[in-house]
Amino acid sequence: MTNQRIQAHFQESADLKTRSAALLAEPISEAVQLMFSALSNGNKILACGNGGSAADCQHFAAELVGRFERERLPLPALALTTDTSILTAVGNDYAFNDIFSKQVQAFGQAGDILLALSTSGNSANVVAAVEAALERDMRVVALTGKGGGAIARMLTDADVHICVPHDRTARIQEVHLLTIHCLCDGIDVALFGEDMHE
Ligand SMILES: O=C(CO)[C@@H](O)[C@H](O)[C@H](O)[C@H](O)COP(=O)(O)O
Ligand SMILES: [Zn+2]
Repeated sequence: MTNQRIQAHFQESADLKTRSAALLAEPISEAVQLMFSALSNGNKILACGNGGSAADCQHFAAELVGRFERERLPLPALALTTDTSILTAVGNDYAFNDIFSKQVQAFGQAGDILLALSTSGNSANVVAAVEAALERDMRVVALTGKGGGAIARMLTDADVHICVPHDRTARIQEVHLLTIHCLCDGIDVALFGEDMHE
């Protein structure tokens, strides 16, 4: 692999991040408000996604339950991607499409938030989780790309859609991770103010 090819990856990622900053600042800020207000009301955040997005869910939950950059109380966020007994039982006995929606039905309550990650917006198990969340009067924060797919068409005005303007899965995921860090920082700022990292 040439250095030129590697540099092209960095360049494309950097360019997309710059372009996304302008487009996504507003929906990211709305997502922070939605999440902070849910957490302040004693509600929680459930997160789901496949592959790299599953890792992102766990990354997000770790930073809420543990910490991001500032010392604070643990916040209730749960990745629906980690319990292999639930995932295999539901996948085996029902369908792979149900692995997240069953958990939303089990753990989700009105006022909770579903953080739904799908670069295509079309993964059937994430789509089913969004449907289950909306049925339970939860709000959805969707991180997508490629126009948002089926998920984009399901969201209401009460939900937040953060759609990365790109068609390449890896690039979209790179912006999703940055977005997750913005969400964590936004929640810290809502708790403590903007003293650090202004
Ligand atoms: O990380 C990557 C590709 O960068 C893969 O593991 C990727 O997440 C998987 O193919 C997912 O199944 C893609 O699903 P989605 O983003 O379209 O919902
Ligand atoms: Zn990946």
